[in-house]
Amino acid sequence: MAQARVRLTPAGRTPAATFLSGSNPRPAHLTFFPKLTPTSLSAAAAANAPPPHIVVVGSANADIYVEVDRLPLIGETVAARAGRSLAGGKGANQAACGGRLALGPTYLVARVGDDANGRLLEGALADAGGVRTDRVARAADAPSGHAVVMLMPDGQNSIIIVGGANMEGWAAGIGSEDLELIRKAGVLLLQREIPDWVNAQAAQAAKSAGVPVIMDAGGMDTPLPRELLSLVDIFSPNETELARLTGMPTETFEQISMAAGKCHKMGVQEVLVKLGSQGSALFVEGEEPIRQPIVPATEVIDTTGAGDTFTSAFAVALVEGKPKRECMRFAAAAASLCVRVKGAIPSMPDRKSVMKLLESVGVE
Ligand SMILES: Nc1ncnc2c1ncn2[C@@H]1O[C@H](COP(=O)(O)OP(=O)(O)OP(=O)(O)O)[C@@H](O)[C@H]1O
Ligand SMILES: [K+]
Repeated sequence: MAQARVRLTPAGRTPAATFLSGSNPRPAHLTFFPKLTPTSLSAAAAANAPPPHIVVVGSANADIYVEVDRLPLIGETVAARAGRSLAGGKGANQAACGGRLALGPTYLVARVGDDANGRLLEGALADAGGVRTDRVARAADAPSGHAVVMLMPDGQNSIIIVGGANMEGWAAGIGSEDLELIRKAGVLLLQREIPDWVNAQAAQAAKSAGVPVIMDAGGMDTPLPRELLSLVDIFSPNETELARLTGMPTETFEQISMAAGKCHKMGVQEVLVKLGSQGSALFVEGEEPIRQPIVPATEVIDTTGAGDTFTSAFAVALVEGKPKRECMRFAAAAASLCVRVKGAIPSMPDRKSVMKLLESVGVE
């Protein structure tokens, strides 16, 4: 599950507790593809074909937010000032974002329970638009993953997580139809809110078919098995996750570079580090790092979901064959729009808004 975390800023330590919890109409000029100079009919047809689909294998979680003045003591009952349930989980978030931004379909392969939270999740994903939810299966014997998030007036939160179907719903693993879907995908997106062995099964299928694998490091903070990491093409932690996984400090850019170098040695060639308001950086083994500053937001309302938006938007651009630098710009613009709106899935932008923002800041 997503973890509350403390993030470093150049100004010093700033606690930043975060929790995670149809079609894309687009004018022709907003497409990513270069103008065609048709050399052959088949080349033109190939270039005009929509990019291949995206597959997200991961979690879907019902996040139950309660606003309380303070936490209850043992044996005590306190009344909440407000409460609501929202769809979340890093898998669902990233699929929702892909659904809004991608030209082709985005599939979510996930497990929910046969319960009210499962129906909440299915409904929210359908409402998000563009996500193929027919691969979200109901687990018979486990509740939907859910979390109780207790929000205090000072902005602090305490969280209790029930892994439920996200952890226990995979029984025999990913089914053969879903594995085939992964093998035919343009990119596979993973996170760490389902068992490592399920992620490994998905990554293995992708690898066997030459499908790039992007893994967001968010979720469980257990050590990442090397066998799994070696199946990943692009590993994407934030600086806190990078520090935890490498056991190295990540307070300065130099330290982050060194820690990314350790990931290279651990078997992953590309490390895409998310640095909050400091932007992001891509470390490709043997190459100069690419740094991407943020696209400044007019007003920062809520950064929840920014990391998922960034990773997913990066994958969307990658599947369209964009160079890495442009993938990072696209991702930064999408994440900039995300931080302007409250919540995770509701804050994820559509393609048109991202392209408009990129145009307005002078980047095609
Ligand atoms: N204040 C901000 N203004 C504009 N863009 C931002 C801001 N904060 C974050 N972003 C963008 O969002 C991206 C991802 O944010 P961040 O590094 O916080 O991810 P994360 O730690 O994985 O997030 P999450 O809180 O979702 O777990 C950044 O690389 C940046 O492009
Ligand atoms: K948000």
